[in-house]
Amino acid sequence: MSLLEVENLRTYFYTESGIVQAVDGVSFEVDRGETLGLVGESGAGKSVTVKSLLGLVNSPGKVVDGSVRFDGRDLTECSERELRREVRGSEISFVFQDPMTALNPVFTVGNQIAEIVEYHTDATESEAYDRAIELLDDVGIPDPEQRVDQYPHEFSGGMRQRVLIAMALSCNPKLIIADEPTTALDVTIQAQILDLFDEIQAKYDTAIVYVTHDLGVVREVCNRVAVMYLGKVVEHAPYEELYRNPKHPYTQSLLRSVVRPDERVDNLNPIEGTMPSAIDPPSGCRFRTRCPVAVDDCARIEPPRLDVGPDHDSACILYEEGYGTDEPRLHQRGKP
Ligand SMILES: Nc1ncnc2c1ncn2[C@@H]1O[C@H](COP(=O)(O)OP(=O)(O)OP(=O)(O)O)[C@@H](O)[C@H]1O
Ligand code: NI
Repeated sequence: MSLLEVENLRTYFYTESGIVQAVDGVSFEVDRGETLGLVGESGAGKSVTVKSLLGLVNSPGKVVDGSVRFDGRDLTECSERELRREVRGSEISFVFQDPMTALNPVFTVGNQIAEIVEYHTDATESEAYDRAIELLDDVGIPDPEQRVDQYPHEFSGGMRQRVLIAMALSCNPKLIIADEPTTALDVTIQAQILDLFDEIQAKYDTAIVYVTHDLGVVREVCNRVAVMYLGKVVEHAPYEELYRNPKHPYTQSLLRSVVRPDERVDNLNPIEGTMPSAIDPPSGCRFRTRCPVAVDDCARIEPPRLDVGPDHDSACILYEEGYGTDEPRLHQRGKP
């Protein structure tokens, strides 16, 4: 049994302009100690998906369907109090994009880490303080004995993100959910934080769900990847397999838009068009309006996630028998 099993998750926002189908039937699994990348363009539903796991979606949003089994327990059945007391921050913790909003400017970082430790464990105040120093050391902050008594504004952006990671690790979580944790950082610092995630994984054997719009980042940290488009998972595979053998036309486009060191910038192929609204998404396959290989049936049939390789599935009907091809690759552009 996997550590986390998300099945058919649906989260909608009931707005004045209509029902936003932000997450619409998403399923994935995360094993103990592995890193799953959740990838897709802005608006794909990545953040809403991870917030839904822990009851963090606020009105007008609502989880309307699906189950979230974590370590044998269905989190969608838990009360807010149970989630706060027994799950969030202890069993599962979050690292967000912007450390400044997650840190309280008027308390020292040591105080903030110790507070979490005290809330979730029976550590005394001085034990929690010592644990804070240890954690700052673990995430690569130099002079932790001095730094522990400093305030968030005394840290650089990269160091603040390390503090957040220390907070996330404070109760030895089984799962860390990281939502674009390096997006606000410059490239060098970003690489250091990605290395840190690798080290954490090796040392603590924590599972990670890593949300990003950047497949290059995924390559650094993820074992497996689920690619999202407009509220759905369109492809899922181990990273190496996805990278070498992408099957869904959307994934193929995404991979072509990744900047590679060996590629000149004018050779990049950004995906044409913009993602349609999640209020009135296209019928059938949601990617068909931008898909270079779409056929008439794509408007009629909602593609199921079809097995296309070992631990690899893709939601594209062109892999269904009878469509005459099992390779709907982009070079077919222009062919009938
Ligand atoms: N509070 C809200 N009210 C209405 N719609 C919302 C709300 N929050 C999110 N949405 C909608 O849900 C959809 C998914 O948003 P989400 O933030 O999950 O995207 P994302 O994949 O995380 O994108 P990004 O890469 O920009 O963070 C979008 O269409 C968004 O507009
Ligand atoms: Ni997001």
